[in-house]
Amino acid sequence: MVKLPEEFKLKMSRLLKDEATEFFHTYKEPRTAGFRLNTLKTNEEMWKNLNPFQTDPIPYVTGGYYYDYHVDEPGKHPYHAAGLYYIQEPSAMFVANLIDAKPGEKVLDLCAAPGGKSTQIAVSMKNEGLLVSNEIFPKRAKALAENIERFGLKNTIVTNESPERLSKHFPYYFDKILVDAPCSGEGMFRKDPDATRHWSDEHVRHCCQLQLNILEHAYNMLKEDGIIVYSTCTFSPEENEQVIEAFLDRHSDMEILPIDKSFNIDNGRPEWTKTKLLDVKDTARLWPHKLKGEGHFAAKLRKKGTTLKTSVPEFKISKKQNLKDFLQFSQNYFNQITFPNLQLFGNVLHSLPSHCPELKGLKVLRAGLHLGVMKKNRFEPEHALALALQPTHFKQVVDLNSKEEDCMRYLKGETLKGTGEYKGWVLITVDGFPLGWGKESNGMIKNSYPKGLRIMY
Ligand SMILES: C[S@@+](CC[C@H](N)C(=O)[O-])C[C@H]1O[C@@H](n2cnc3c(N)ncnc32)[C@H](O)[C@@H]1O
Repeated sequence: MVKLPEEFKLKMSRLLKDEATEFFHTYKEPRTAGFRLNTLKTNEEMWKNLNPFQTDPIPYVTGGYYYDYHVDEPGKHPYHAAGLYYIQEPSAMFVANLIDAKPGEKVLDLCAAPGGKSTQIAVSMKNEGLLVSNEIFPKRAKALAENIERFGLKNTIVTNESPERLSKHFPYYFDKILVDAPCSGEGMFRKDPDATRHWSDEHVRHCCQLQLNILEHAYNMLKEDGIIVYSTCTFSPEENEQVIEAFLDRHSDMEILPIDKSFNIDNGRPEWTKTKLLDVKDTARLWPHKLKGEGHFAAKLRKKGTTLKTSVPEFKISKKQNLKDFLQFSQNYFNQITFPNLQLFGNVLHSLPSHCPELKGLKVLRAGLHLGVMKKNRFEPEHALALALQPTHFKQVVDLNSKEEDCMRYLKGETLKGTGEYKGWVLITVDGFPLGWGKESNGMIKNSYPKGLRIMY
């Protein structure tokens, strides 16, 4: 059982009163684990036939499944490498749906790494419109970019910026913003017992200052009628109801929108605010003793009105670009697929999202889809392109069976036996889902699976 900090126990007992026993009992039980399907690549019907794991549906998330981490390791299955699902704490899956992102909208995920909620948002946008997925720490931003790539996303720009710098670039720009804020992580104690060592009352106080500051920058990037969803994976009222209370106090043009609460999802607690603010009952609390999940807080806010309009210009695609080698590659290998808004950054070719904003001055890790690199007299496809394709889009496809050894050999970076029919680039798929690239010559397929992703065991 997790050893909880004494001060935390006292505080939660005081807050939860009669409910406290049930709440503390959850720490004697194993944590919950889940994954969420990538419906850009598969769907629940198809998954019924594919599912190699023992799972139960998560009632409050369409396409979400509980799995038993004592029995299965979905993170090591080839379907994970093919981007068929994202492993995510179940109650965290509730939040991104509140954004209700639609194709064509401009959405910002301000604290996005490692990408659980960004991948969920982009899927609900059906890869159309613009998602800016931002992370302040470079290493975490890199992991975020890898997950975005694995999911086959085309409409997502990954940036590595502070909220402050981002807000200077994007005034009044976004329709919807998710602030999944850094927090004291009280809902992570079962998953990561080490987190209990970093917990203190002082840390909670520090977090709420940080959260308000981040929300302030989010406010500056939100346009009229825009929506902010604020969430944490912690229980402390200071970081949840009280942050919302302080934020509304600063911004009379913001209002709380009600969140639908089925499946034992609770109201926020007005009695835990400083002014007993009744409206916070419309925020949501997911408690580990009331549903199967580690716990979350979420609030949905709307900007009632502002006359201020954005001044962010659209990106201007260069007219003079030498794309000859890419066009030759397309002709040789693609079946009926074209990519819009082609733009070279250095020698890397991107397909930018539609209505892409000007990006000058921002640290950008990915701008839409990385198609590949222009080498001397040839085009070399990027891993990201393979994951964004469907097998029918490519002329030379080698399908591996997830249950056979060749599949693991490919993921380990080994050379495979060739088909004898193909020459040059082949799209390697697992049970029909793209995994990466290979290159066939002389009866062998040279492995182009990225070195950093290869399986080591
Ligand atoms: C709760 S996590 C985000 C999880 C992510 N939304 C997901 O679903 O995978 C909070 C993120 O905020 C980032 N962060 C930490 N300090 C920050 C700051 N001062 N401003 C913005 N983001 C910060 C952390 O690095 C972390 O990636």
